Amino acid sequence: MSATTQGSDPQDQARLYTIQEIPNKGHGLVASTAIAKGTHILCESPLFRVSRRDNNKKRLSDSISKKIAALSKEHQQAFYSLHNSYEDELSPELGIARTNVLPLGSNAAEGAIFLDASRINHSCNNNAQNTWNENLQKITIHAIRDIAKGEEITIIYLAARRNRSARLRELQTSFRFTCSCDLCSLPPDQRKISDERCDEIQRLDDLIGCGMGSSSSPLQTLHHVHKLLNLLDSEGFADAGVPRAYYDAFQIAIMHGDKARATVFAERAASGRAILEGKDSSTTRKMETYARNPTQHATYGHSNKWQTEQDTIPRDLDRAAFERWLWKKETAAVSQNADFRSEVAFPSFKDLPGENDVSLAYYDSGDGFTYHPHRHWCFLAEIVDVQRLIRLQLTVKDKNGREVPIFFYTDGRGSELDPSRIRPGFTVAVLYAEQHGFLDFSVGIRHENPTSMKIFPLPLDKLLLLSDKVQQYAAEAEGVRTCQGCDQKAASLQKCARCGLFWYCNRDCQVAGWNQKGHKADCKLLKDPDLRKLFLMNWDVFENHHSFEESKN
Ligand SMILES: C[S@@+](CC[C@H](N)C(=O)[O-])C[C@H]1O[C@@H](n2cnc3c(N)ncnc32)[C@H](O)[C@@H]1O
Repeated sequence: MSATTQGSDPQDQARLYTIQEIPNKGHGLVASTAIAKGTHILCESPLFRVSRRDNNKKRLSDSISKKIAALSKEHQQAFYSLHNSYEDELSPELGIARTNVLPLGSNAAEGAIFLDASRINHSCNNNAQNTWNENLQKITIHAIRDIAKGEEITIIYLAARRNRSARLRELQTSFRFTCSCDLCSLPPDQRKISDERCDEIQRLDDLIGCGMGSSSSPLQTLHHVHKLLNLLDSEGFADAGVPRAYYDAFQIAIMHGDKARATVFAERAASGRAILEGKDSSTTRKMETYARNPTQHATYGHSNKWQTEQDTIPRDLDRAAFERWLWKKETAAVSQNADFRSEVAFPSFKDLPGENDVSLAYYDSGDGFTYHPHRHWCFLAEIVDVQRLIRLQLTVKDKNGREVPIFFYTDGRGSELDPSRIRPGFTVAVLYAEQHGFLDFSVGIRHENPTSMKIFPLPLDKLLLLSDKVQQYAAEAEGVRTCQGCDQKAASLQKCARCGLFWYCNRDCQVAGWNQKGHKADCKLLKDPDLRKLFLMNWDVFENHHSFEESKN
């Protein structure tokens, strides 16, 4: 089929796409020229509207037939030439309508049939966005990323991001096709990662939905929004989920009186909407209004606990520091390094989650059935006894002085560890450790994943003292650090070139730190990337499980 603009506005549209046959998909829209992100591809009036709520087939079919009868002959013909995925099940009118209806807004009671827009096929990683523009009473299609000449233009038919099998199921049930888009065709290892991200996106979406209604943990909900945006970015999803997330962040901020952050979030929501829907969409305009004056939002004044003024938006921060301010993660910037004495990130044995129960201190759930970690944790304990029977068994003493066994159920049964490190007086670190009840009624740790364990060659109390020093000398607050040699605070210190964590005024201070204040030994330990990781990683935000890099300790 050649290019057509039938049913759409007499614009330059024929230059942007043609309608043509696409292998295994019937017809579809293909870019006839390179289309830049944000380009308005199509703007079209409905042929007629259809109820999305009426489940009575007879009534719906009658109402559609009446609307078809009211069309011109040319439009009637065009309607009957549209694709019908329900030929075997429904009357032609109802089948074509159901195949081609596009929603007039999310959750709208009505949809409509379009002669061009209804030809757009689905992709789970779509490059275009369909929007019902209330002001124009037309559907608009915008490029949400750059589209190459000859590339198919796609939208997403699904309301929510789901994993591959859930998507395939829904597309088959509701639209009668098996999706083979880029995302659904990933090789198994990449698909697994993508599925995990999609599940996490869905879970966070649900959590944010619940969190928006309650004012109990706005910071956590804000951090969920931040994480959601990072995941959307990692998956390359640039659709309405992005401005929607910024609008969620806006609502959290303004609900608590934070006009500065609310302004930035509304600005980002507005520019995201402008790309997806155009400057003339009512949603874009609403976001722009909030960006100018966030107090116009109905929830403003609910609480003053984050009170700021619009003119306090920091303008002189670099990008990373600005993002930390925006998402209220500045505390991490002040004390950048983990404190091993923290019972939250480094719990004693009694506070570890049990294998068979769900501890909400570590896990949360969007649906009440499946649980995912919402933070990282690591068990630290000193080896007090080593036994090598069928498998390695360590007795370790935690920060509270409690002794517990660790049994090695790894494939190597403990042989994967460097034997020179398995000795009393050294400290074991076990990421995501859980309490396990053994058959002999003892309670300890059943260690299965070799990359979740590391042994550091120093006693636990020495490791905690090293953590204290890192807290004091590696932290930065508003550009100011403390010299490890002379304890003076300054903004212009020089970093230890070996470990990169400790700072000094000059060479004399560095020599004093090295020889008199123990940095010689500490620096050697801190060169271990796994130890550095424990200090530097963000324990409060879970994206994926961490592991120790060095398989041999
Ligand atoms: C709104 S129509 C899209 C235009 C249609 N391809 C045509 O020929 O007019 C929806 C139907 O197109 C087909 N379709 C859409 N996206 C597809 C895809 N990614 N793979 C295979 N078929 C698809 C399915 O039959 C679906 O029910």
